[in-house]
Amino acid sequence: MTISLIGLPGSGKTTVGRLLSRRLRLPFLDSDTVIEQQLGCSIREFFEREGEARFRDIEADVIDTLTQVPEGVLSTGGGAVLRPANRVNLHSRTKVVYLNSSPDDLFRRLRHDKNRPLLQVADPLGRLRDLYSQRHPLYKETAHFQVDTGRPSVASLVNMILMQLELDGSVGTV
Ligand SMILES: Nc1ncnc2c1ncn2[C@@H]1O[C@H](COP(=O)(O)OP(=O)(O)OP(=O)(O)O)[C@@H](O)[C@H]1O
Ligand SMILES: O=C(O)C1=C[C@@H](O)[C@@H](O)[C@H](O)C1
Ligand SMILES: [Mg+2]
Repeated sequence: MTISLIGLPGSGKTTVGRLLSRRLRLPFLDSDTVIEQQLGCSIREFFEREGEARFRDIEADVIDTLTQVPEGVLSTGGGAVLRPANRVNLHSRTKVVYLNSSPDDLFRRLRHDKNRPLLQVADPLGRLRDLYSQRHPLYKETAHFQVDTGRPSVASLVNMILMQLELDGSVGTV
């Protein structure tokens, strides 16, 4: 069984996913990293040069491939739920966990970050609020369960996710 993590930029998909993969002794897959390897440049550069639609086409191919890996932990890009085909592939082929973070928490975490192209705007907090209202329903629709990332540390979040996965039989006792 592959476990996928979805959520807004900065919700912790990469950080939580890496630790979860270690705990489960499963390979760690990060769709943004795979895309950057394929492109040979950063996602930010590609976005600037070719635009978002071209990026989403490549992302859809990568999600299609990675959701067919039989066992792993897959961290997705924040916008992976935008395409209906990605939502179907993620939900039907993997166990999907939504890392639900409030725009204010994310703003605090990402204020100084220059690598998230969607947040390089005059009002990043407003942008995060818009992204949240647009995407929260899509994340909920795609996920099998959600965890709220407000206060817990990364290690506690991983324990909470492991408990859920054990309860529903997706993984054995870790
Ligand atoms: N639960 C948490 N508590 C505090 N800080 C966290 C938590 N989860 C992640 N972080 C920090 O927030 C930042 C963003 O995390 P991360 O890169 O894992 O997010 P992401 O969801 O993969 O983002 P993206 O969609 O842009 O790839 C990192 O600096 C990370 O250390
Ligand atoms: O939220 C988004 O739309 C994105 C998030 C990142 O993970 C990258 O996949 C890319 O920067 C787009
Ligand atoms: Mg990430």
